[in-house]
Amino acid sequence: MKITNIKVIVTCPDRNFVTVKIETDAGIYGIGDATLNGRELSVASYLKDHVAPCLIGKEAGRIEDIWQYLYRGCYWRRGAVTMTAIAAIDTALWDIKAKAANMPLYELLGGKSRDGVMVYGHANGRDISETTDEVAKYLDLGYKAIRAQTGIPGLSSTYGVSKDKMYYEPADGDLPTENIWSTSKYINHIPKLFDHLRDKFGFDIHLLHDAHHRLTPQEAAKVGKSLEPYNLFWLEDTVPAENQEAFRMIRQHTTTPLAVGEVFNSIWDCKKLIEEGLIDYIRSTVVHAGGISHLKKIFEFASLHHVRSGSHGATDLSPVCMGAALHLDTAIYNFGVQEYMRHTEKTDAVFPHAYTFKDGYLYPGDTPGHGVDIDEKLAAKYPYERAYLPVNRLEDGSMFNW
Ligand SMILES: O=C(O)C(=O)C[C@H](O)[C@H](O)CO
Ligand SMILES: [Mg+2]
Repeated sequence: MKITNIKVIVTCPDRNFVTVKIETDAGIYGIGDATLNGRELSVASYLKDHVAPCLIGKEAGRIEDIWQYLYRGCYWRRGAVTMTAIAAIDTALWDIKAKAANMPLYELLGGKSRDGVMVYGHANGRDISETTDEVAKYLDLGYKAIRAQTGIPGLSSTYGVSKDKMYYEPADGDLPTENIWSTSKYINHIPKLFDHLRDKFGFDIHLLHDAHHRLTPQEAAKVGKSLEPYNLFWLEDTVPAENQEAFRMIRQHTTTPLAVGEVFNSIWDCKKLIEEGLIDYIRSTVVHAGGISHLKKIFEFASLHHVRSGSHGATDLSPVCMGAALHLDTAIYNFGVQEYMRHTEKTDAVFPHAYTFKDGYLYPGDTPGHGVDIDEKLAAKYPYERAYLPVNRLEDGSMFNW
């Protein structure tokens, strides 16, 4: 089965998505997500101008060989743009292989290790009381795991708090909006949120929190310690993780479980974190970490070191990524949790999918392939709209991590 055509589809049904569609001479096609929030067109060009011409006429079933051809063959290894482009091709090729075998993708990945995939939703509010109401809404929907974020007194905006509740979209301007951050205000306030939530809802639900790369190792250790009484499922992205060593200091000071990895794009970003047991959950996902082939290697490596998966699943990861991730989540041994931020109705209409939500779990469905498609006619109605993630400054005006 030969590759005959590769389409790169850019569409904006409420937010931008880049999708690859690989067609074959057998009439079977596969699709892959190639969305890199705020930098979408660079991946679209990488795929259209540099990847597609090399793959026409190649054997669609040679997934590992094509992966290595794109990774080693370009000479310039890794990086978010390259690895997102490779991920999209890899996902589409797995979709084709599973459709050709007439099997849901999880069967090709080793079969089911579990019946359903536990997901967590995002409860966010301007203050503790609004966040508490949002947690209650997620509980009513059946969620077993909920991420809680709240506004910080004295800061006009904070990561993770938005006016859209179910469909939180951080890429909010056609130029980057500017946020202001104060670590000391955050550190004082955040234990109060979890104290209140445990008081109100007890300890039978899983609570998670994302610090979004804003702390130093010492501050992260302090936050981890201050949250220990509230038994979090995880504390995410405490420090920027270019320096994997930094996690050792956090680890030595707190038993709060640590999660990281949504901006990682290869196993080399997390090798030390995993093999030295410095984290509990690795959060990389299909679209940004080289596709099914590479993410499976990361998760299998993690399984040797008692590290579990917790894939990123914000709205900027398209339903195609979500579908593919659910098949991998279903098949791997060391699954932890899957993030699930719902897409809008418009997005769901452009990407018809087989996955379903019930009582806090997502199910990938049994459709051959990864079970997600794209309605190209509908997609064409929503042209690209430039949108950036915000930037962040300290109160004195210095640039900081968003
Ligand atoms: O979902 C999360 O945990 C995030 O941190 C969301 C990211 O800010 C978002 O995906 C950036 O595009
Ligand atoms: Mg995060």
